Amino acid sequence: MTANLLLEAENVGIQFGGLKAVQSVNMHLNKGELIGLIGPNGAGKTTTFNMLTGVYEPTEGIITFDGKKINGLKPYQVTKLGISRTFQNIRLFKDLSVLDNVKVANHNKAKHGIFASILRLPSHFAGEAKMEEESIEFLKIFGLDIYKDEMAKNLPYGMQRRLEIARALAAKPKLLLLDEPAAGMNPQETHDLMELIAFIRKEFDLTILLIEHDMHLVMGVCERIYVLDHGQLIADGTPQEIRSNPKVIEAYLGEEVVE
Ligand SMILES: Nc1ncnc2c1ncn2[C@@H]1O[C@H](COP(=O)(O)OP(=O)(O)OP(=O)(O)O)[C@@H](O)[C@H]1O
Repeated sequence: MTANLLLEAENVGIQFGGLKAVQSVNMHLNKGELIGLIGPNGAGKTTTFNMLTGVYEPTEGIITFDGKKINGLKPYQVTKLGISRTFQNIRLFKDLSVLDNVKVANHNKAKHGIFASILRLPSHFAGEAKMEEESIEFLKIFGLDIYKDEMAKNLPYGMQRRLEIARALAAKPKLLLLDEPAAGMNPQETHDLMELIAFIRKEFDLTILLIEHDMHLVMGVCERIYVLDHGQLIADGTPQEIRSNPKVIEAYLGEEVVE
C-alpha cells in the first residue's frame, strides 16, 4: 500500500437475490483527490456508496480504508473511522434548526464525555460552547449562518443541499462522499456549489468522491473519473480521457459531448 492511498476497493460487488447490482469493482482514492463516479441510471453508483459506508455489506471483494478492512462494519463505525456522506434524497432533521442539524453531526466528535453532560460539569458547558462556535463556522463557509435559527425544512432547496454537505463535514471526515450534490439546483447554484466543493477540499484537506449527472460539474472539478455501467466499471481516467472514451460515449455521454 502506498502512503498516499486512502481507500481501496478490490473486486468489490454485491448481489441482491439473482441481481448482480455491482460486480468486481476496483477503485482507489488517494489522499486529497477529488474523484467523480458517473454512469447511467441504475448503473450501481449509489449501491457502491452504500457498500463504502457500511449500509450494505459486499458479497464479494475487500474494501480498505486508511489501512483497515471495513467490510461488514456498521455505518456508524465507518463514520467514526472518517467517512461521511450525503444522500441523493436530502436527509435532514427537517424540524430542527439549521444550527442544530450541524451540531448533531458535530456531537459525534465531542471531546467532553457523556458523564460530564449528564452531571452538567463545567467541561460540558465549555464543550457545548466550543461545538456551537465550530458549527457556526461551518455554516458561515456554506453561507448558511444567516439561517441558523430557521427550521431546516424552511430553507430553499439549494440551501438544504448545502446544509447536507455542511452536516457531513461537521463529522470531520477524511473522506466525503457526495451523492448527486447538484441534483435539482439551477445553473447558478450548481456553479457556486462547484466552487464550494473545490474550496472545502483544500480547506479541510479532504478526499472527495462524488456521484453526479451534471457533466459540467464533474468535468469541471474532478481530477479523475470512474464510469459504471450495468454494475461494472467500464472506464477510469482524467475528464479529458473520459470525454473521448468510445465506451463511455456509447453507454452514457452520447455523441453530442464529443467536440
Ligand atoms: N436493496 C436493494 N435490493 C434490490 N435491488 C437493489 C437494491 N439496491 C439497489 N438495487 C438495484 O441495484 C441496481 C443499481 O442501483 P443504484 O441505485 O445503485 O443505481 P445508480 O447508479 O445509483 O442509479 P441512479 O443514477 O438512478 O441513482 C438497480 O438495478 C437497483 O434496482
